[in-house]
Amino acid sequence: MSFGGLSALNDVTLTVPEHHIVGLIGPNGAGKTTLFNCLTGLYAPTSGRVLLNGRPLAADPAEAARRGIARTFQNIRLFSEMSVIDNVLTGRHTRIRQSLLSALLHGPGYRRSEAEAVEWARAELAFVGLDPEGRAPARSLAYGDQRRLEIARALAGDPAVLMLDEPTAGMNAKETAAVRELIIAIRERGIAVVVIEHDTKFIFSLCDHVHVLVRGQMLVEGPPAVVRADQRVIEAYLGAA
Ligand SMILES: Nc1ncnc2c1ncn2[C@@H]1O[C@H](COP(=O)(O)OP(=O)(O)OP(=O)(O)O)[C@@H](O)[C@H]1O
Repeated sequence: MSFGGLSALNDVTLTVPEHHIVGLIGPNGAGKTTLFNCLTGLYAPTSGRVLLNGRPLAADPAEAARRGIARTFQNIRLFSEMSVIDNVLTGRHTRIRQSLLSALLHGPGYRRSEAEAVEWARAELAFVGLDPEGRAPARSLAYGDQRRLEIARALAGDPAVLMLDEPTAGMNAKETAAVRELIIAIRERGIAVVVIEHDTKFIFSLCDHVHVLVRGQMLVEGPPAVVRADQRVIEAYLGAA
């Protein structure tokens, strides 16, 4: 992926096997978020391809969502004035197919699918540890709960792959531990997870596989124990000293 003359990602390959938790680490500006943007259809890579279950994925975030790629952002992006449950419903609606006529008329098919969507949204809120009724506006939630809400919204689209961009940023140790448990529970549902984090302890203790991106290139990848011990990672990522 190039931006004008800047090569933000160069010859990068990332594979996400089913049921895996894949970690992506690297110094500031390494290209981690750019890679997420390419994988979720937000950016069209300058060259190269994104495949999901072997089929190419177009550079279209709506298609990525429909095909089962969900994500959260580094900075919280909620509809802050909307209720908590309505935020989750926006995630669910990527999966609901209704004719415009049925929606306008509020016909029985529409009402049934809306009722199912609400049930699904409540279940996702409970799953991430929030009040399933979710009547309060999103902005009234504490910071850590807003991050959980973003995860609930992403899960509401019933994804095959969930991509989390710094899910524990700004959290204390207790909140971070809770997110760790949540990610493990998400994997147990059969969803593959890709997670960007600066907290290497978090990544090495959680992930099945870790990729280290440095200046737009994949420096090392492998199981946490191998990556952690790699001299190039220690030097490039943590500093030679
Ligand atoms: N839309 C864009 N236009 C121009 N340059 C961009 C754009 N998006 C990212 N870049 C550049 O690409 C490089 C990689 O940025 P990116 O945000 O992906 O890094 P990162 O590893 O996610 O960093 P951080 O850990 O600080 O979030 C940086 O040099 C950045 O300035």
